[in-house]
Amino acid sequence: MAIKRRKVSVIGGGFTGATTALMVAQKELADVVLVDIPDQEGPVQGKALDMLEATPVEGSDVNVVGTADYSDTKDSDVVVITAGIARKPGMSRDDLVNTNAGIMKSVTEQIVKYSPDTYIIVLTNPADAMTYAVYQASGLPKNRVIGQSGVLDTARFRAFVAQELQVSVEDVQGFVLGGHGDDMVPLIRYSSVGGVPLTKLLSQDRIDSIVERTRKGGGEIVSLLGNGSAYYAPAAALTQMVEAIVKDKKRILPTIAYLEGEYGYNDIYVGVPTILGGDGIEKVIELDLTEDEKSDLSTSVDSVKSVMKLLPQN
Ligand SMILES: NC(=O)C1=CN([C@@H]2O[C@H](COP(=O)(O)OP(=O)(O)OC[C@H]3O[C@@H](n4cnc5c(N)ncnc54)[C@H](O)[C@@H]3O)[C@@H](O)[C@H]2O)C=CC1
Ligand SMILES: O=C([O-])CC(=O)C(=O)O
Repeated sequence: MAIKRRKVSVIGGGFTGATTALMVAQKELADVVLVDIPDQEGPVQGKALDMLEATPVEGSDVNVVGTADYSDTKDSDVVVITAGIARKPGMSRDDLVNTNAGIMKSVTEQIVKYSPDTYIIVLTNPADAMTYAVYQASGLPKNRVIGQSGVLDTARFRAFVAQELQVSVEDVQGFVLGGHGDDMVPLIRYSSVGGVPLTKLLSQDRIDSIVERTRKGGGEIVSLLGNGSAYYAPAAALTQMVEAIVKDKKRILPTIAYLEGEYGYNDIYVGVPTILGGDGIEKVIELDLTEDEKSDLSTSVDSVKSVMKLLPQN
């Protein structure tokens, strides 16, 4: 049988979805199907055609289509969910839970109808609870349903540290644990620059201020944009996760993973370090935490649990 190109579907053709589709196509990772509601079929077809017309310039041999018909997503290797509403200034991510939980259920049913063995990456906020909702609605095993928060949160942290130290972003490593909210837990003990512990390079005051800016990083962009939330960095994060799966890279990345006893938690999706490869979340990595770190993680998990209580079936 001839070898076929990979297929990635992106549900939601708004800011994050369209940007992700473009990045996946530009990196020649897969053919891309961009899906939106029937009301948005024209615009999403237009965006996809525009991206397709960029492929000769990029030298990228992939197809890009826009559609409102889920049968076009048939046999997707990976599906990225960005469908739903985004917050506006003055709102928290958790304010989106009711509307977006309904959207997760309906889009997930359509996704698994046409791609019963796919890997799903969830971006829609509140991301931890929405990943749980997709897991429940999909019936897929836990390794095939993955949420995005940590790659973005860590990228913000790395960008701020690199700017502060005037060094390459590539050399800054970090880890963010916990829910995708203002009480996320950047792990300073596991953060380093070119192998040198961060605490040797920056004062506690500067580290504290970078941690605070990282925690509120989503809100900083929401205030500046005025009518929506971040999309370039979120799309870059999603694209890195798609790449880890379709190329079986076995990257160690923080993702929103289903926990069954790891870190002392059960039946919850929350951000932890994982190995992400050709079989989705292949392993949750358990780090040793200090009492303070455990307590910060517990606060963050409590926030996720309080949002999960608002999901229709809980
Ligand atoms: N987890 C994370 O790190 C991040 C999460 N987000 C979240 O991602 C979501 C999307 O954000 P944006 O793309 O900026 O919003 P957007 O408003 O630009 O796009 C959302 C798109 O979803 C579509 N949509 C709505 N219901 C749908 C359905 N049933 N089926 C298919 N498409 C549907 C809309 O028509 C719209 O085109 C928001 O919930 C936002 O909070 C955004 C950035 C980072
Ligand atoms: O802040 C938001 O609403 C969007 C998001 O999750 C982020 O940019 O981290």
